[in-house]
Amino acid sequence: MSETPTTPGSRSGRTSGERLDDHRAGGGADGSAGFRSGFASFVGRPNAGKSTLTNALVGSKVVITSSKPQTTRTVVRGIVHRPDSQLVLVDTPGLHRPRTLLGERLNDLVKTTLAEVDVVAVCFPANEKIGPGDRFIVAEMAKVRRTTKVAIATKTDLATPEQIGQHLLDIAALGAETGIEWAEIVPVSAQAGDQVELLQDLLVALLPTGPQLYPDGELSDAPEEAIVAELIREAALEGVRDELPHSIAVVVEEMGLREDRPEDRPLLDIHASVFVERDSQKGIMIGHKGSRLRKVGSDARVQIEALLGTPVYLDLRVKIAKDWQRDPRQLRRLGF
Ligand SMILES: Nc1nc2c(ncn2[C@@H]2O[C@H](COP(=O)(O)OP(=O)(O)OP(=O)(O)O)[C@@H](O)[C@H]2O)c(=O)[nH]1
Repeated sequence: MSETPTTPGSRSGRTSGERLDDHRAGGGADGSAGFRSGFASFVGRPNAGKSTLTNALVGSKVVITSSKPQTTRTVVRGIVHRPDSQLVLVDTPGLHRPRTLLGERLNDLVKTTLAEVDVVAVCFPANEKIGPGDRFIVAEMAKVRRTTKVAIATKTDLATPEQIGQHLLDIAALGAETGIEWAEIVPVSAQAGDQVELLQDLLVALLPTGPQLYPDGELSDAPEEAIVAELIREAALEGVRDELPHSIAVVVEEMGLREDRPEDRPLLDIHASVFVERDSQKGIMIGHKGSRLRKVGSDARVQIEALLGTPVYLDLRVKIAKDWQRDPRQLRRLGF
């Protein structure tokens, strides 16, 4: 919204090219010694529970979650504020073997992020065995030497105590195999809220001493447009199958308070484009007589209104960006 500009640089004094730790100059938020601050990033195979865990730690819905794998594309930070510390969570896209140009860019982004954060935590869902996808990620992590590494067994509510025990042993063995020394191995359930607070304590303890990096109460430094686009994409993903989830990209074209409205009855106009790659996908997205698009619009609107606290008029257009995942020019246009 126009009256609350949100650019990462303006909030923290940091521009995207700088190292994340350049602004650490010792001392606490209020000059007190012992205050800790820093950045942590969750990695893990698609659907490992990274976004859900970020939300549970921050205590608010700041990144989208979805049952479709690989739906996280933008780096959105959630910020945990505590009297003794500030933990900034950098939510990365799932690290995976690149198959398209988009995949390669995402992996580059992930690797750069890993080298810049203080702690990288890899999520292994407790209800699934460790597999080749996990091994690939851990091998990539092992190359990033400086960063402290933590292992998290996620979704423990879906596993028996015996399974969890074996899972923790497997994680320890994988560390030994790859030469990674886990600073912690922590079982959690973000859904049930089990051990989330403990995880917060453990992550904070691994941060260096440093000043508060963001103002009190700020939960995320993603521009509002980016969060709104993610909420629309989340709604658009509902119920779609096969390769279509990966073909959807959302761009907010315009967002602003409507003029001539009484002060106590504001209305936020949002015009957004939903991009797909092919004509057939456009048909699916729109649905019979526009029914599906209307549902996507009203679902997204409810989420956006809840997030921003303002009534919203949402105008959605479906457009085709042919094979955008493989086209560098289109990728740039769509913000990748
Ligand atoms: N039962 C249970 N389900 C969970 C838990 N954490 C996440 N889930 C579910 O697992 C699915 C994937 O969770 P996400 O948080 O979106 O996973 P992600 O790792 O961010 O996924 P990508 O964006 O694909 O990388 C969703 O359906 C979540 O509701 C948990 O602690 N318990």
